[in-house]
Amino acid sequence: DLGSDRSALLALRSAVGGRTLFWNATEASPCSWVGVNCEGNRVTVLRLPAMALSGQLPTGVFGNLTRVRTISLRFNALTGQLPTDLASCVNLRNLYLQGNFFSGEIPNFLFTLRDLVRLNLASNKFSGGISLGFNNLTRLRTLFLENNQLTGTFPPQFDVPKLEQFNVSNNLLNGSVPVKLQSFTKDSFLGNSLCGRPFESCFGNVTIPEENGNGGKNLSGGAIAGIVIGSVLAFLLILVILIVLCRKKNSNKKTSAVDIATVKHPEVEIPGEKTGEIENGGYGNGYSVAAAAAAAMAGNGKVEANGAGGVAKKLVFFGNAARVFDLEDLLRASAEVLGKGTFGTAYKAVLEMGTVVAVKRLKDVTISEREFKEKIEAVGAMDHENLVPLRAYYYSRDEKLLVHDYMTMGSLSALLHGNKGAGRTPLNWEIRSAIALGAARGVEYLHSQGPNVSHGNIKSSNILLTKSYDARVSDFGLAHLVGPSSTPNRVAGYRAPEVTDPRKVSQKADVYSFGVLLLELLTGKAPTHALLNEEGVDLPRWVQSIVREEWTSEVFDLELLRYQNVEEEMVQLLQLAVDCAAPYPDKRPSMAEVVMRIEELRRSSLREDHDPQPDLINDTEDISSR
Ligand SMILES: Nc1ncnc2c1ncn2[C@@H]1O[C@H](COP(=O)(O)OP(=O)(O)OP(=O)(O)O)[C@@H](O)[C@H]1O
Repeated sequence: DLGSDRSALLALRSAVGGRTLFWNATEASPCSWVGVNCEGNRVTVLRLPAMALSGQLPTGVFGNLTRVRTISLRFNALTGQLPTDLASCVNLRNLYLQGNFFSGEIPNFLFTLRDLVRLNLASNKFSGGISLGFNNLTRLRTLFLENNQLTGTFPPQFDVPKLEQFNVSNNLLNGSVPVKLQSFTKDSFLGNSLCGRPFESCFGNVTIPEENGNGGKNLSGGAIAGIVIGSVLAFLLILVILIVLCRKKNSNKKTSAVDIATVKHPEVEIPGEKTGEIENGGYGNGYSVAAAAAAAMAGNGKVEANGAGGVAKKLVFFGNAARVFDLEDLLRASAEVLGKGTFGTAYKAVLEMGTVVAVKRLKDVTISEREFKEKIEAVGAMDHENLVPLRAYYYSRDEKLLVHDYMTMGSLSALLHGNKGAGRTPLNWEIRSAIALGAARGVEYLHSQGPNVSHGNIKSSNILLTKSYDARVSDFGLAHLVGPSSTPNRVAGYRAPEVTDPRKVSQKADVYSFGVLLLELLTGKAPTHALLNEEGVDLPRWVQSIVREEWTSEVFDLELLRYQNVEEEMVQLLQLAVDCAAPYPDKRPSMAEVVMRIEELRRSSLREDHDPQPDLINDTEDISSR
C-alpha cells in the first residue's frame, strides 16, 4: 500500500541522498514529493533525474514499489549493480538509468519485466555480453546501451520484435550485426568492431555469385566452354591493363589527396583491430576528416593528383585573418569526432604546425554554390567576442566544410551534464553567471544585425567555452544552409511554443530558448529531448510549479547552493529566466534587456565578498527545514 511505498522511498532517500533530501518526511503521503506521482493511492512514477543521487541502490526499496511504471534515475552518480528486487516492479514500462556509474552485467531479471517499453542503460559501466534475454521483451521499443563496456558478439538470433530505437555505440562488441538489427543505421553501432550490414561484409570484398534464375544446370557443354574461354581472355586483358598502369604510376610517384583517400574508413572497423580508445566517450581514433573529404573529392576527380589542372578547390578564408593553413594542411590533419549535430558532424583537427581547429562537415546542403557563398559570407562577417568565429569554408559538390576556432573547454552542455564523477570542477555562481552574460551578449549582437536575424538553435551544446570559461555562441546562421530534412529536431525542450517551422525562429523565440538555457544553468537539469519524448523535464513548467509553491530554493543545482550568500542574485536570475520563457512572445524581454539585467545582478553579487560554504549537507538541510 501507500505506506510501504512511502517507507521504501525513505529508505531510498537515506541510501542515495541528493535532492531527495528536500522531500518533506513529515507528510503522510509521498505523492506530493518532487519526482513522485501516484495513481490509485500507489506510487506509479519515480522520476529523480539529475538529482545528485549517489551510492548504491539498496535492495528492499523496489520490492515494495510494485505498481511503479516509470523509474527515471538518469544523470546521477549511482554506482554498483542493479538491485535484484527491481524484478518485483512487474508493471515497469520505462526504465531510464543512463548517465550513472552502474556496473556489472546487464542483470537477467530485467528480462522478466515483460511490460518494458523503454530501457535506457546508456553511459554507465555495464560490462559482459548482450544476452538473448532481450528477445523476451516483446514490447520493448527503445533500447539504449551506448557508452558502456559491453563485450563479445551479438547472439545471431537476437530479435526484439517491436524495437524502434536502438543504440550500442561505443562498446567493445565485435563480430557480425544480427540480421534483425541490420535495418538500423551505422550510428547505432559506431565505436565497436562490428561487420556485416550496415558495415562492410565480414568477408572482405568477396561477393557470392547469385544463383542464376533459370538454373545453371541447363547450360550446354558449348556454353560452358564459351564462358571458360571468355573468362580466360578477360583475365589476360585485365592483367595487361594492370601492368601498364603500374609502370605509369612508378614513373610518377607523388603524395596526393588521392593517396590520403585510401585511409581506412574508421566506421568500418576490422574485427580485432580495435584499440581501447573509447574511454571518456571519445569516438575518434585517429580518423581524419581529411580522409573522408579527400575520398569524396578524389572520387569526384576534383583534386588533381599533380595539381596541374588547377581545378582543385581552395579553402575560402574570412576577414583579414591570415591564411595560416590551406586545404592540403587540413587534409593532412589528424582528426577526432567531437559529436554529431543536426547539420553534420564536428571534428577536432590538429594541423601539422600545431594549430587546432574545429571542422564541421555539413550534410544535406541543397542550395546552390552561389547561394551558399552568400549566406556563409554573412555568417563569416559576424564579429563579436562572444561568438565562435568562422575562419574558413570549403564547398564542392560532395563536401561542404566549415572551419571554426576550436573551443578548448567544450560545450556548456558537456560541462553541466557530462562527467559527474570526482575531479570535476564545480561550476560556481561566478562561472555560471559569467557564462549567462557572455552567451546573452553573443545573442544580443546577432539580434542587433537586423530585426529578422536570429540564432534559431540556442541550446547548451551551442554555447562553447574558451580556456578561461568565456562563453561563445556557435552554430548561428546554419539553419538556412541545409535542407528541410535536417531541421533541428533535438531542441524540443528549448523551442518556444509558437514555433512551428524550426527554420523560422523569431528573435523572441530565441529569447525563450535563452530562458530555458538560463534555467538549465540554474537547475543543472537538462531540458526535454525530443528523442526521449516520454522523458526529461519541461524546465519552464517544472520551475514554475515549484516557484508557485514557494519552494524556490529547491530548483537550484545543489552545486550552486554551496554559495548561500548569492541566493538573492540566483533568485533574480531565475526570475529573468522565467520572464524569458513566458508563453506569449510579447511578454518576453528583448535580448538587450536580458543583457542589462544580468549585468545588474552580477554587479550586486560581485560587490560583496562571497565566501563559499563548502559543507553541502548542512546547506541543504538549512533550506529544507525552512
Ligand atoms: N568550435 C568548437 N570547439 C569545440 N567543440 C565544438 C566546436 N563546435 C562544436 N563542438 C562540439 O561538437 C559537438 C557537435 O557539435 P554540433 O554543433 O555539430 O552539434 P550540436 O551542437 O550537438 O547540435 P546542432 O547541430 O543541432 O547544433 C558538440 O558537443 C559541440 O559542443
